[in-house]
Amino acid sequence: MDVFVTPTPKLAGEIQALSSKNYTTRYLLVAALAEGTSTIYYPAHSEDSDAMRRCIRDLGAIVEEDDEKIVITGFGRHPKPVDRLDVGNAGAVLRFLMAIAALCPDVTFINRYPDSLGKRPHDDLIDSLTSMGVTIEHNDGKLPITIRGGAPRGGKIQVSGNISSQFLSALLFLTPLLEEDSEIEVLHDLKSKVVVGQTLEVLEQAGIVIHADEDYMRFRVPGRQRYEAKTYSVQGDYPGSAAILAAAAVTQSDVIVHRLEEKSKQGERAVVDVLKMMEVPLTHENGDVHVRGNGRLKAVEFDGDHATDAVLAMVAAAVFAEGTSRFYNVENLRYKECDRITDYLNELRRAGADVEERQAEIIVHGRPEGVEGGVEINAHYDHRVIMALTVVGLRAKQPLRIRDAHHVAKSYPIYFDHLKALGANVEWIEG
Ligand SMILES: O=C(O)C1=C[C@@H](OP(=O)(O)O)[C@@H](O)[C@H](O)C1
Ligand SMILES: C=C(OP(=O)(O)O)C(=O)O
Repeated sequence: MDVFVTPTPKLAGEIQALSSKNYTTRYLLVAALAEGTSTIYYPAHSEDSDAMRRCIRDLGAIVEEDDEKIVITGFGRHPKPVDRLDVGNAGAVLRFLMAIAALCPDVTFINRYPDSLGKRPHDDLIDSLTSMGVTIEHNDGKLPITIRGGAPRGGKIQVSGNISSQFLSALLFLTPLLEEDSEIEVLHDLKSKVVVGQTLEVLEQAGIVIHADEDYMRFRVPGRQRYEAKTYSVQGDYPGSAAILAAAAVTQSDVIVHRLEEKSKQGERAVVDVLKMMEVPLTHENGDVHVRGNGRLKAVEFDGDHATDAVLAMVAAAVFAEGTSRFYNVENLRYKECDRITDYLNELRRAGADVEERQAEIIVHGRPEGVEGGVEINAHYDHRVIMALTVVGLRAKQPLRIRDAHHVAKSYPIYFDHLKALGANVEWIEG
């Protein structure tokens, strides 16, 4: 399905932020790793969270749900042996479960998205798990991947943090269950460091003890721990909401997004500060972000690694700012659903934006007068490209047609419903 985005000068109304994808996948996992029955209130419903739900069920968790909660009876440290797992296009789900699959005799992760997740590298996690005594077959570090585990060893473990924090998070979920104590050392730089804070927060809630150095480069993990069955409540999602806030920022707007905790550990909450730096009129109080956009924005410089999943939305806002914006330290955007630097900027240019790429930077020469539009956009299987290009389309001179926009469902299936509720002129059309 494609989406047709017709320029819309005004947005107004209130929406509830959808639930956080990253917390939902983590709570589902720790509930599955516990031996009793856990309850997760307000879980996200998206392709990625569904992928985690499907896989933990395949691995032996009992999953029951109604409109507001999921109740999970876990398998503890004994997942059911399965032959294959289908994680869809979900990177975090794949990486976390590659570690947990080390407790299984023989699991193959299939390759259902050869042009997206199928292109992403997992070598760093493969190396760490191999050093722990796990045998892994893989396609040059990529899917399909077969894990022959059984009894992985703890002890001294090294993992590179250069490409993705998900490799480290994966090891943090696995190592508490091992016989030995572990010491995890992160090699090179640790990208998306803030997301590791979310992993540690959830592990602590699940009763797991981890001793982390302040810079998250070294961890001591006691072995033989048990995940406790608990009740969790999922907070609102900043990465998805970032696109809604960017849409409000580039239009004449009066938009409130509820359920965005000021004290959240999600790095993408920085979108609020970045929009403020861009002089977008907004307030953030009691979990409500209220944007009263006037269409005027100032350029900004920002270290995007603090808010990796909101960078594309911020860049879309910067397309209409006065002056040149720079988003730096964003090289690992190249290893996501698509190359979020080259592929994304190609689509922005096609829409009429003036953008430049460096290996680890996105530079945007703002066009407050608007961009031309009137073209078709390739979604590159990437929900965040779809959301960000929609923001651009709202302020283009001619409509944009976004091909295969249904991939937005990876994280935010109701994105276009939310935009429509705010008055945006967006329509699904057969592709
Ligand atoms: O741990 C997680 O749930 C995630 C970590 C981040 O990835 P990287 O660590 O690869 O940057 C983020 O982009 C992704 O959406 C979710
Ligand atoms: C990169 C993302 O997710 P993942 O790495 O889990 O596929 C994302 O949600 O933007």
